[in-house]
Amino acid sequence: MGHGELRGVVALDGPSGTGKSSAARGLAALLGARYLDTGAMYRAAALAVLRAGVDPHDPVAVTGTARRALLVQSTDPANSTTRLDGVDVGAEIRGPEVTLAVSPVSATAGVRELLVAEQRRIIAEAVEQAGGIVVEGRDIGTVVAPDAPLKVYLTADAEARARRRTKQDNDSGRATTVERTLADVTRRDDYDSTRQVSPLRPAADAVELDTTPLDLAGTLDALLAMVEERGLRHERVTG
Ligand SMILES: Nc1ncnc2c1ncn2[C@@H]1O[C@H](COP(=O)(O)OP(=O)(O)O)[C@@H](O)[C@H]1O
Ligand SMILES: Nc1ccn([C@@H]2O[C@H](COP(=O)(O)OP(=O)(O)O)[C@@H](O)[C@H]2O)c(=O)n1
Repeated sequence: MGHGELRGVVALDGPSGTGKSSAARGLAALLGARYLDTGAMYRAAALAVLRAGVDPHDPVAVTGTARRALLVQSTDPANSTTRLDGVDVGAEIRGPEVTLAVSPVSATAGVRELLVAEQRRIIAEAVEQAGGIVVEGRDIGTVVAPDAPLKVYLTADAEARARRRTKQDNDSGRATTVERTLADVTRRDDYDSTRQVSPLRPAADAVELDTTPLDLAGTLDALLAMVEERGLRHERVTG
């Protein structure tokens, strides 16, 4: 038995390493929906800034660079790609240089204005074409899609998040340690939560889900139950 199809938008927000990307991608695949990784878009903008040799803390130069960059984020959960100026940058945007530059770049109001507009366009197109989309990031429930019928705010202990991210990095050939990752995760949490524009925080009507004791399957089960509860799952029409 399948899980039926998603209708509408599911917003998944939360700090780094809580399982947003894995859970959003998995949920979209199970429900025949599209998937949008907004973090990848901010990372690609940060890569454009680094390539242009611009200071990530210079809002005018950063906004100008983001405006000139050609950013294309795909919404296929089985193959979510990020293209910058026509080239796939999926691996490069996960590297340590981009991870360091992405906080100030994503705190730039001009960049957020640009990317939020593009994210809303992608979401509207996906809903029209596929019926539903799972969108993950930091401000989806609060800013990008405040009308989403289901908003979930994922949390997990910082230690658990650092352990997960370290394993993920090491498995992808980026050698690191839990200590170093914990420092990075904590630094970005602070930066993302205290910035002026769209700080990381749960929407008033978001459901909080602590993934510390869960594995990916457990997180997906909890999310599927919420989708079901809200009546967002529709049987596939066949024939
Ligand atoms: N309960 C869980 N839910 C989702 N992912 C988990 C869970 N436990 C461990 N993971 C793993 O944690 C890692 C980081 O998850 P990711 O989806 O990249 O997080 P985020 O997008 O929030 O930074 C992945 O390798 C994922 O498989
Ligand atoms: N909707 C979003 C998504 C990401 N971001 C920023 O982009 C950075 C990278 O996002 P990400 O989702 O790839 O980060 P991880 O949680 O995967 O490490 C975050 O630390 C935020 O600074 C944001 O500001 N708003």
